[in-house]
Amino acid sequence: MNTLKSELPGVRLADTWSARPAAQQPDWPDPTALHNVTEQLAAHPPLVFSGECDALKERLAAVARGEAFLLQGGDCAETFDRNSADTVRRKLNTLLQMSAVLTYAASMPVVKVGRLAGQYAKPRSSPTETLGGVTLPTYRGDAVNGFPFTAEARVPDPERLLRMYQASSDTLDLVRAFTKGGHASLDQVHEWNRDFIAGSPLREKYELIADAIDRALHFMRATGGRPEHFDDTEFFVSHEGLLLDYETPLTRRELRSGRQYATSGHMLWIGERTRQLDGAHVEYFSRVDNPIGVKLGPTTTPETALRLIDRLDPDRQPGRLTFVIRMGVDKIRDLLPPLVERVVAEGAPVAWVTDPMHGNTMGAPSGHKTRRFDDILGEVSGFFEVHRALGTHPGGIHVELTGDDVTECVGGGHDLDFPDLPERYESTCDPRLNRSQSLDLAFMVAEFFGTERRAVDPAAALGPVRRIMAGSATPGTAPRRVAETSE
Ligand SMILES: O=C[C@H](O)[C@H](O)COP(=O)(O)O
Ligand SMILES: C=C(OP(=O)(O)O)C(=O)O
Ligand SMILES: [Mn+2]
Repeated sequence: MNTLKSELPGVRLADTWSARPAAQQPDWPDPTALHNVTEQLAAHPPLVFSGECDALKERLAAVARGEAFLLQGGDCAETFDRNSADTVRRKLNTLLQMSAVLTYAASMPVVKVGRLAGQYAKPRSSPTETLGGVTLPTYRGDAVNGFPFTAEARVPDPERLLRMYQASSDTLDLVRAFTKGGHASLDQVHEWNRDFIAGSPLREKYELIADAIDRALHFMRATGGRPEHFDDTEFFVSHEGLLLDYETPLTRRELRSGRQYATSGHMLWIGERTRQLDGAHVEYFSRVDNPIGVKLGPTTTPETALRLIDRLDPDRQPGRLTFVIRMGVDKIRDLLPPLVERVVAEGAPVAWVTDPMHGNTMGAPSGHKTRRFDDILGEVSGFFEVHRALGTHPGGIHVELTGDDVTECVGGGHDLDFPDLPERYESTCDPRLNRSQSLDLAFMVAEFFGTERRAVDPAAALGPVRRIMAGSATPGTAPRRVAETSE
């Protein structure tokens, strides 16, 4: 058993996870270089604080109780050279805009959590990648190796963990400044949404919601409310807790309570490829007090879900555990109900969230990884439908998005098509919704609310976009879905 640095002098923390098998870890070539880096990380200040993590846990407890909705989003993979102030601001603005629409539609608080300030490591389907007859290790995120397809770039370099810390710290500073520093009032955010609507082919449909929000803002002001409330909005950060060589030295004991926290982000989640019950990740997550998520893909059985709950939330603490469901549009309606039924029968207070991205990845004819907007919306629709039918709470959405006008997913109000993908494909891993597709999603998901406790009619929900996008990617020419395999 290794020991960890503690903020309490003389107190050594038990590392019970390093001895267990850890999937998807880099093959660092030089153990001494790695050791030097982890020692430095252990001496760095925490990026987030226990009180903030506890506050998020309380907000997520409200999600689990059906009293709040989670909006979690950001890049699949942040990169060191694309975390400029402008990029981060646009991402935040997009999330704030989505949140304004969803808050109105859900009539409940929206808990805002970025996939940012730490989303630098990627699990991969295959350890190698072959291009033009050359086989190299896969890119595993800027925290591990370089994206360029050269042997040199693909060598894992532990110094990158220090850059990840610095980049996360910089992003977090920006996030704190933007969300606490009078960056945007609710009126302002609503104005941005008005601008988006004005340029959208779906403007007539969206104006109904925007007009209703106008009236709500007037009512709010008339009754003494403060739409400038967004000046000081709560915003949290999250990432996949994949690299244990990064997370372990940033795990600290809270002085007052003696509780242990991952201090690299407010919320961390375990990915679909690293949720082995006996593995190092589940063990690590069981030892920190942060609110945590677990991705659940189509192979998840109800028994596995229950065993994960026993390992990760033995005290059945509301807000502690969020299940992020990523089944795929064709499977969600069949696979989610037995999971929800068993977990509810067990009395476990998990929050249920949909990730409609990772079960819907496919290859475009150009070779780009992409996702259809309709599939993404269709999976969210299925998620709502299942929860409405069971009387449980569809607690939120977890999406890969950016505030930039990239061309990575097809469909949406502007009807991007396969030939558009090369124009501005910037993701180093999975395809993200661009700004307007993200807002399309928010306005369309808004329609799923107000159908309290009855099944959503997915055909009706998809109808408008299907009609407007008629002529886009026809089923007969659908490219194959990228097979998901585990290492
Ligand atoms: O973001 C999730 C995974 O890291 C990603 O989907 C894996 O992609 P791959 O199948 O190309 O390895
Ligand atoms: C790796 C990811 O997803 P999953 O673990 O669900 O495949 C991700 O969220 O980028
Ligand atoms: Mn991804």
